Amino acid sequence: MTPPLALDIDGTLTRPHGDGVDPRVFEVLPEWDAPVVLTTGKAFPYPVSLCHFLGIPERAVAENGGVVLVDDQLTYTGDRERARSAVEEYKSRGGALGWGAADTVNRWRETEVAVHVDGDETLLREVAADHGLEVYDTGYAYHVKTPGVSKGDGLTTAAEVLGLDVREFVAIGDSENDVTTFEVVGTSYAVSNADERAKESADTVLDDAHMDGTLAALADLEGGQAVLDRVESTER
Ligand SMILES: O=C(O)COP(=O)(O)O
Ligand SMILES: [Mg+2]
Repeated sequence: MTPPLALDIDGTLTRPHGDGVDPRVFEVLPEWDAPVVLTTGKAFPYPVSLCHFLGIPERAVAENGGVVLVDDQLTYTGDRERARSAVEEYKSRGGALGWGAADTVNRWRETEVAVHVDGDETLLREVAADHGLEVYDTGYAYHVKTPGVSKGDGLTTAAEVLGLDVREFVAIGDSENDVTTFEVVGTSYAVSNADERAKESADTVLDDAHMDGTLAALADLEGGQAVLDRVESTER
């Protein structure tokens, strides 16, 4: 049986240098013969939009597990107000969010706050700790979030809604926010560009980076090579 997938976005489905989704995502994911859940630190609308434009069911664990949407069932966890007040203090002490006036990174974020990687990490961590919050460093942003909220718990909720055992999932990811996903699934892969925490907790560290690594992992899975062959033959 082709396994269901839990796929991180940034660093895993993207092109190198953080410049957008790899176009092969649009060929392969709509053809996958099992549920695909996007498990991301990005704000809720981003994975929903990606599902929408991929033409696949809207299945997302967003905001590091703060929001889960699967087959029209929506679950929220996390204390957004606490994250907001921590970030207000961070700003009042000279820290910057770093996203510009429109701040599309946080504008629709519902359960946590993200700060640009150029932000003052030391100050942010200090303020977050004072507010009883934790900080994830994904390599793409610092996420100020409620302790205990995790992609792994979010995926467990998603699996329950789908009527699946979370251990049936295969996860692919690249950073510390994927560790909890790797802990709950049956099989996990870190792409070669992954950080040390992700690499340590993955069952397999791939030789290839970004989408090249992800495709290599998919080719390894039952039914995966068949999907990749099918996509390639349609292209010809
Ligand atoms: O939003 C981020 O910082 C990273 O997003 P990701 O979890 O999809 O890699
Ligand atoms: Mg990532």
